Amino acid sequence: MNPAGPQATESPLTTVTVLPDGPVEGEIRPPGSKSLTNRILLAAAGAGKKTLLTGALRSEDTTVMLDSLQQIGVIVESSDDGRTLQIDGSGLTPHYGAEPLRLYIANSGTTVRFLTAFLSALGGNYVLHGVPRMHQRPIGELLKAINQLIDGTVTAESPNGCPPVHIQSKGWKGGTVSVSGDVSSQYLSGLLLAAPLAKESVTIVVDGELVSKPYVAMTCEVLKTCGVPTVVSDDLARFEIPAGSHYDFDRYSIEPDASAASYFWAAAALTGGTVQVQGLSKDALQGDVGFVEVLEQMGCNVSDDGDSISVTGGALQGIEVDMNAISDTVQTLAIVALFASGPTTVRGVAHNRFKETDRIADLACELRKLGAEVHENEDGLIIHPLTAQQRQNFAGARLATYHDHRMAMSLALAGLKLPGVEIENPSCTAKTYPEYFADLESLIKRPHSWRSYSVNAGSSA
Ligand SMILES: O=C(O)C1=C[C@@H](OP(=O)(O)O)[C@@H](O)[C@H](O)C1
Ligand SMILES: C=C(OP(=O)(O)O)C(=O)O
Repeated sequence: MNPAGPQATESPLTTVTVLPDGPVEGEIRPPGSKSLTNRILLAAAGAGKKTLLTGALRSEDTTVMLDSLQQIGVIVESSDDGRTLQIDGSGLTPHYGAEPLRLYIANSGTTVRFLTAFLSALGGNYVLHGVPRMHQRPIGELLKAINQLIDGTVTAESPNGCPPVHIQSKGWKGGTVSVSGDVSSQYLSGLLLAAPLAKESVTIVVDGELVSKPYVAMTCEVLKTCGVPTVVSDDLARFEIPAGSHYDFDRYSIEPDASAASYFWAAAALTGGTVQVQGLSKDALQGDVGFVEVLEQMGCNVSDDGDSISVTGGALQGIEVDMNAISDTVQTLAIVALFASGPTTVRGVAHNRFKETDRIADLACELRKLGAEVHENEDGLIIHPLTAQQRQNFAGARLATYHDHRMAMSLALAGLKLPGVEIENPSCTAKTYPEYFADLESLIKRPHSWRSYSVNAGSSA
């Protein structure tokens, strides 16, 4: 163990081109779940003692969470690969300085929403700020909810109701609060994760529709496993965290990231190969394992042996699918849809417009650069597959990634089918998966293959 953990490695790549190379075959274990890592880090900070986390994700999104916690007294020791962390929450200390403590949260939605709730419940003065896109991502409804519970105030710096966020708090009193969940489930998860720090019991009622439900179920499971008794209604509309609750656990083993796994399953689907993703089953805490059911509906073969899920590609047909619960996999599906027979309609993902980028409009724009006919709806897209002639005449395309890791990871898969798909700024995968291209290459590179990716160091991304 060492206190610093792994050093961030600067990728020299400005573009990457994945080249067609026949069926993708092999086994892979993606890094730890971003969603679980950031939840467990908060729980460990709140536990007030030493806890051991294994299988953690070390990436930009978890580093900004870790760095923030360290600035309020949490001590972190890391294995060299960053995947085993010892977290000592005994030094957790609210910051009550004359000047607020400024915490940088990059473009991590989980970090800004969970920390805003957690720090306001802990007490102190803070400013949470990030990259320009983070300052366009909504948080106003969470602030409104926190202001019903807090002894103090939380405010957005600008009238758009987005970060930077200012917190001035003497902690949460507790009580009953309503929160809207139609833009992001992270508001509700943030309130739930912070509730054990409140002086009195906290009751949370969801106002209207709730998107991304499996993430809320995940939060409830984390609370339970980490010692916090929570009463949850079956429809995930009402939650009660009793007074006197506190985090209490010794160790936690984090599942591999299921959203990251979607790219490897899609690689098998696209190429007619078989990819086994280790460490996940359909019983995983992450709803995104449900992506394999979407692939199954399209014609793939899926098998779950309890500790791994394998996908084998077959003849792909287009489908109609509501992806509200698994919205981080829409971009992955979009690439598969280009090579199916018949159009694919994705519905229920209006919330995808508020993520790292507008994942409906910007996705449609990049798919069109590949030649696809795409119809954009308010809450999704209709994607028409490429015709045989379009594929034959394809002369290459350079695709933008909008600083969105999932844009880079998914669009690159088109290169498995079409020669000359260039991906700009591939190092944006560092948000959740710094080693993505190396891992993808390990699956597609076979002894007699030609290059699986090329580096154009001189181009401007
Ligand atoms: O709670 C979480 O860990 C997450 C919830 C989802 O966000 P929304 O609830 O905003 O859809 C998801 O897109 C994000 O990557 C992680
Ligand atoms: C939407 C995502 O992240 P976040 O909201 O946590 O920034 C994501 O990882 O796809």
